[in-house]
Amino acid sequence: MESSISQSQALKSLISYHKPHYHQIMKQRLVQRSSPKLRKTAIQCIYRADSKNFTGGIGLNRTDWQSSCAILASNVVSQQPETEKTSNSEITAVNGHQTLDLAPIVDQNLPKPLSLGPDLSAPPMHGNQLRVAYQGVPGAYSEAAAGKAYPKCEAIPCDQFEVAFQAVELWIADRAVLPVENSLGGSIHRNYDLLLRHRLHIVGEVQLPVHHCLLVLPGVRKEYLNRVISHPQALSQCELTLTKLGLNVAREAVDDTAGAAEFIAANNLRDTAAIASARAADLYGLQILADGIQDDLGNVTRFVMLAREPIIPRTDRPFKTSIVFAHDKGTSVLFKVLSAFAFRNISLTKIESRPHRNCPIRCVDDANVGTAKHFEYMFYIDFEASMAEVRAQNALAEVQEFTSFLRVLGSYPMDMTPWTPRNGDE
Ligand SMILES: O=C(O)C(=O)C[C@]1(C(=O)O)C=C[C@@H](O)C=C1
Repeated sequence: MESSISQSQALKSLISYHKPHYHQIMKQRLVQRSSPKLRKTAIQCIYRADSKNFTGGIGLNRTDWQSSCAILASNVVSQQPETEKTSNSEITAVNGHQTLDLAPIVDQNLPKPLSLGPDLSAPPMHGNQLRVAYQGVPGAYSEAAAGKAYPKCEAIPCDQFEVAFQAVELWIADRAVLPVENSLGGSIHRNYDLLLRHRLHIVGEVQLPVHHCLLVLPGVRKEYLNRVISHPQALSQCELTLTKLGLNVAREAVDDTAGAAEFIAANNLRDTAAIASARAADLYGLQILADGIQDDLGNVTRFVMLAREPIIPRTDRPFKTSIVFAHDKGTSVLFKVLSAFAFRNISLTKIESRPHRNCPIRCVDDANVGTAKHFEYMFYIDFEASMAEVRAQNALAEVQEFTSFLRVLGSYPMDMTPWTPRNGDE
């Protein structure tokens, strides 16, 4: 890959990008994942950055961060010659992180046997605990979704969805959790685009009941407020209730719900309320001014879990399959695709179209010759069948005939847990 920055600059950028408070683990992973020469640079950078509290030294922006990830990703699986290996003690001595364990680096380079573990997907690569990257800070609903999908996981906060994807691609995390749809707000479109841009596989889904609270600093009353801040989805999920509460004040969108709560606490804002979870209130020392402010009591967000490798589809429990396809000619393709499922009695649970004119996709023909193609729209479909079922395989074979581009995003167990209202929700 062509790039104007070197691998050691890439490391510097990555390390300084991560805030020390939430990203200690990520920094350690970067050290572990890089080659011995780069590792030395990483250690020096972490040491310098930690001691300067990340304010000085290495300037960087998102573009640097993106290129850094790409460069380091290409370095991730490279083999290390025996003679070049750096000892644990050297790292611990310079960096001061006693828990740094380099043993998994060696393991990660070896092929792993396929496994049918409890979640039917590949086991964690960093010891026993699965690391799950999510967008937001602790107390975000995405963190709760990670906990629901993988109860004993270590949830890793990331400040952008893009970072959560890259954390998995760089082997810093084992899974990423991504909200894709809400029962009130509808599809989270940007995340569909991300699924297409990255090469991760959907390995599971969870439906999370979302119970919003209005959070303020202790002692603040409704009359003091002139602003409500939250994630745009959360703001839209509570719009009617806020109006009913007489809060006709400014709404401001921020990156995540818990981040809004943290912002109020950190800046001692007595004129601002956040829409976030009760857990966020606990974590950031805020008071719940109103509880259950979502416009509908059955407010549920659907999250998908992403991994580097797909899982083995099965037929002994209900599975869902997600696909994306496009066609460059003709208008009847959607009708034909839908009929391929209808004829086989396969139910669709989702259909979504996204404009895609400006972004070409590389398609390969039978001879593996690739051409860039522009498609007007990409279509996303979820259907209720496993890729292990013959009817699903036949339906997809037919879809492939009608379309110029088809990708299976994943075939994964459906979340069948019935929704139980919280006390007082009825
Ligand atoms: O901000 C959060 O807490 C999130 O986890 C994100 C998110 C979303 O993107 O929809 C998740 C669930 C809720 O629907 C509101 C916000």
